[in-house]
Amino acid sequence: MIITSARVIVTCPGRNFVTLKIETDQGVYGIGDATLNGREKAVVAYLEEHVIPVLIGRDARRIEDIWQYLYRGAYWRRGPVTMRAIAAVDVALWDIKAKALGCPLYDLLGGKSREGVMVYGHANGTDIAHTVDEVGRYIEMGYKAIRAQSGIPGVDKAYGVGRGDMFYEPADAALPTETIWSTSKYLAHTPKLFEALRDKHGFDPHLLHDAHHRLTPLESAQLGKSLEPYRLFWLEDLTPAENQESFRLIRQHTTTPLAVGEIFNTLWDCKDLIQEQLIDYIRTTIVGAGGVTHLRRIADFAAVWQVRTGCHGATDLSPVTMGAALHFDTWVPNFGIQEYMRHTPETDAVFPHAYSFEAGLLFPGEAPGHGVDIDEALAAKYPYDPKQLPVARLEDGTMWNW
Ligand SMILES: O=C(O)C(=O)C[C@H](O)[C@H](O)CO
Ligand SMILES: [Mg+2]
Repeated sequence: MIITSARVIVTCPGRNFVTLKIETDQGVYGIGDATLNGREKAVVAYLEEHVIPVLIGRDARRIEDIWQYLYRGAYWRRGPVTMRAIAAVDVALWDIKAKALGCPLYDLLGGKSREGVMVYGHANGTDIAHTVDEVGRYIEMGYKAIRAQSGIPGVDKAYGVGRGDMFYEPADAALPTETIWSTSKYLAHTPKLFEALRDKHGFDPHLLHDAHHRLTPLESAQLGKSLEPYRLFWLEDLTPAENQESFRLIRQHTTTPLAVGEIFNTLWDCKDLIQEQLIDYIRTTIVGAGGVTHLRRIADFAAVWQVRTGCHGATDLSPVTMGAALHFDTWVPNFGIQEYMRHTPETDAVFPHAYSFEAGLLFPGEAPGHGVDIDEALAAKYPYDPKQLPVARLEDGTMWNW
């Protein structure tokens, strides 16, 4: 089964998505997501200039060899651009293989380990009372797990609090929006949020929270300790994890479960975090970490250390990533949870998909492959719209982590 063409499709049905479509001489095609929020064109160029030319003429069935060729063969390894390009190829090839065999992707991976995939949604409020109401709304929609983020008094444009009820889109302007951050105000506010949430909604719903890399290790430990009474499902991205060792300090001080990894691209970014059992959930996902082929390696490694998966699933990960992730989640033995930020109806129309939501679970569907397609004619109606992620500064003007 020979690859005869590969094309990059850029579309913006409310937000930008980069999709790779690979076609074969047997008429079977596959698609993969290559979206890198705010840096889309870098991946487009990488695919068009350096990847597609070496794909044409290869046997689409040789997924592993093509993965190794693109990873080792580049000499320049890893990084978000390279690994997204590899992910797009890899997912398209798994899609092709499963379609050619007439089976859903999860069957190819080893079959179902569960019937449905527990997901968490995003409840965001301008203040504590609003966030408590929003969490209630998600409970009513059937969610078993909910991420709660709230505006912070005195902090303009706090992370996670967006416009719109269901669709938080942080990449909001052609040049980065400047936001202001205060760790002391955040640390004073956040325990009050979770106290109010448990008072109102009890301990049944799983609650999650994302600190979005804003804290030092010691501040992270303080937050983790202060939230222990509210028994979070996880506390995410407390501190930048370039230095994996920094999680040792956090771990020594708190039993709040820790999640990290949405910006990681390979096993090497989380090897120490996993094997020292410094985290409980690894957040790497299909598009971020080289596709199904590499994510499977990360998950298998994590299983040895009882670390479970918690795939990133914000809206900048296209329905193609969501579809592939759901097949992966349906199979992976050490599954933890899947993030699910709904896409807009325009996005869902451009990417018809087999997955569906019911009672807090997502189901990948039974269509052959990963079950997600692209309507190219519709996609062409939504041209690329340059948007970048915000940046953050401390109150004195110092650049900080957004
Ligand atoms: O979904 C999350 O946990 C995020 O942190 C979302 C990120 O801010 C988003 O994917 C950035 O593009
Ligand atoms: Mg996050």
